[in-house]
This record gives sequence, structure tokens and C-alpha cells, in this order.
Amino acid sequence: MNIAIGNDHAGTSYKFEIVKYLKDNGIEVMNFGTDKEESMDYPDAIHPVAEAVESGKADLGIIICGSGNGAAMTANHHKKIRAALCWNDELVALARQHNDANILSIPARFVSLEDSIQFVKTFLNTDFEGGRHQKRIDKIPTDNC
Ligand SMILES: O=C(CO)[C@H](O)[C@H](O)[C@H](O)COP(=O)(O)O
Repeated sequence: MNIAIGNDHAGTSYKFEIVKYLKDNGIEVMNFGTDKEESMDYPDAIHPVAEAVESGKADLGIIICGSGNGAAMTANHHKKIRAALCWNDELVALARQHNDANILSIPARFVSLEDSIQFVKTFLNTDFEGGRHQKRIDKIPTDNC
């Protein structure tokens, strides 16, 4: 499995721990985020994650900023991206099961590091249920309206 990850300055410390968790579990990581704590603009780190997932170079993406909102908004501008902002584990599971989310957005300033690692585990180990949910996902792109 290959994961694209991106973060702004608010997500740097969590990114390092998440990357460690992923690599310790034999998962390849493409790091598009900043490795510094200096202020930077989250779209510069998030668009490359979305492009990697869209192109199939990455299987899934993980994006991290302070609130998770700017990162999710940026990623969701990409046609094939369904980025889910999640702050508890049940939301992560539902994002996979019902929404086939292909990017997880973590709000680093509002969840613990321990919880964020659990979110990653759930995100990578939960399958899309398909069925009625596929029909709904197919209606999300505006070119299908
Ligand atoms: O979602 C965000 C922006 O919508 C992120 O939380 C950013 O990390 C946040 O805006 C950064 O704020 P800062 O005051 O510039 O550190």
C-alpha cells in the first residue's frame, strides 16, 4: 500500500508520528507536507496529495492541518477526491464504509496524537460497503447534475 501525506505547520509533529506508524507497518509513504513548524499555506501541501491519489500514484491520502477544514476544502476541489474531515473514530469508519473517502483530513489542533493514529488505522482497515452508497457517491460530481 502507498499513502500520500500532506500537512501545514499545524500538522508537522503529528505527520512525523503518523509516518512512523505507517512505515513501521510496511506502508510506503509519499510526503508532500512541510517538515518544519514555520508558517506555510496548506494548499501548497494538499494539492500534491490530491493529485497523487487522483492519478493512482497513491492508494489513499492523509492530510493534516489545524482544523482540518482548509485541507479538506482544498482536496475536495479535485474531481476524484472524497476527503473526509474526521474528529472521532466512528466518523472515520463511516467515511470509508458509506462515502468511500479516499483522503482522511485530521484536525491536529482538536484531536490527540493517540486518537489521530487510531484514525489512520481505522481509515486503512475499513472497506467501502458499496450498494446504495455507490449510487449516492456517483451523484456527487457536479457534472452529473
Ligand atoms: O484549516 C486550516 C485553515 O483553514 C488550518 O487549521 C490551518 O492550519 C490554520 O489556519 C493555521 O493557522 P495559523 O494561525 O496560521 O497557524
